[in-house]
Amino acid sequence: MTLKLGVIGTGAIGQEHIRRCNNVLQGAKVVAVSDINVEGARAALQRLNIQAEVYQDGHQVINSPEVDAVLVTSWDPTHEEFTLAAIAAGKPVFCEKPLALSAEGCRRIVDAEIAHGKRLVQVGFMRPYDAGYRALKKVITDGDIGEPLMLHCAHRNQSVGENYTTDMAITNTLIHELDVLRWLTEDDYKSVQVVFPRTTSKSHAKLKDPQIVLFETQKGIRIDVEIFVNCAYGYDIQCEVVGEEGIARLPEPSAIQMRKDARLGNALLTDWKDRFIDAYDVELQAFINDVKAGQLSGPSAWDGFAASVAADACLKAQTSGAIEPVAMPPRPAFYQK
Ligand SMILES: NC(=O)C1=CN([C@@H]2O[C@H](COP(=O)(O)OP(=O)(O)OC[C@H]3O[C@@H](n4cnc5c(N)ncnc54)[C@H](O)[C@@H]3O)[C@@H](O)[C@H]2O)C=CC1
Ligand SMILES: O=C1[C@@H](O)[C@H](O)[C@@H](O)[C@H](O)[C@H]1O
Repeated sequence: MTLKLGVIGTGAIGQEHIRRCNNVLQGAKVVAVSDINVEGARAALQRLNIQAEVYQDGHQVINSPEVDAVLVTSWDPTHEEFTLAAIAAGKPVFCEKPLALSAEGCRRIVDAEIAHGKRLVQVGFMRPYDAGYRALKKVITDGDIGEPLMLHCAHRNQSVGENYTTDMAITNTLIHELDVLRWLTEDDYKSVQVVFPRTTSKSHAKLKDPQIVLFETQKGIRIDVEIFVNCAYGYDIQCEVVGEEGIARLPEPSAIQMRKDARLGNALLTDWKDRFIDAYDVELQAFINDVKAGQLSGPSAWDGFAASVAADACLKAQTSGAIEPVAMPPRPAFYQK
């Protein structure tokens, strides 16, 4: 049986996910899409050479009898509404990160899913599916470097647009580290502080960039994450784990080593599409397989909530400049691993 998918939002990642679901992955096809820019949606399907119903309203996708499961790839502020609507319709939903813009919004989704009685939500946290992060986690769980003491991370984008604001560095970008570092360390955050170095001249008036976020975890691990979204040189994700007996680093993406014109070097990636292309494939194949098996196993609405609890504390720390506590509620039995 082919799983019939509806996709809400046919922009950059929406088109990537439509392409992979139809042309790369097994067992699913896109039968309906929506976008507030309907003409843009039609043009996107034409470019992808894919036939599907086109709607302006995401709720028409969710409620279409032709749609078995939903992918939410529209802008961040729309995720809560569409995910809640998919739950109300009893349809499995893959919601790109962030699940919602606040912990309160994520909690509404958690409560709705628990009331439904069965997991329906997978959040688009793809880094735990990335081969490099999985290799890094194995080093930690195998005890190869001893207990982790410190993590030094960087989340660097080449550039962002005028609509990208200082708070989005937390809710839209750091949200990946807030999820994957919990998974990597099997720990939760205790407190957070945000400091602002000198702002790059490549930023715009509504964005203080870069930022450095400093965490302490419940086990006492100290984590620093540099968020630099106008780094200019490329798309660069770094994660170094300093243990009691050694250091392990996220591997660099494989690239040809060039010797030319008296220079030696490697090309750097410039886009998330390429850096995590395999992880996106794996996470969405897992979603398709799990929906068909009737049991979701990927990043849950609780994972989305937990990341958002930490994000809320980061937003407070952005304005206070103080060390802010992260009050993580206990995981409900419904979401026990
Ligand atoms: N997991 C990852 O690494 C990535 C996740 N994302 C997430 O995916 C989402 C989309 O990001 P991009 O594709 O980069 O943005 P984009 O701006 O390229 O595309 C978003 C699309 O959503 C549409 N849209 C906005 N409101 C809508 C609504 N109410 N109904 C239907 N469509 C609507 C817009 O018209 C646009 O076509 C964001 O939430 C972002 O956080 C984006 C890039 C990478
Ligand atoms: O999720 C993503 C984008 O939405 C976000 O804007 C980027 O900063 C991240 O690197 C990318 O993975």
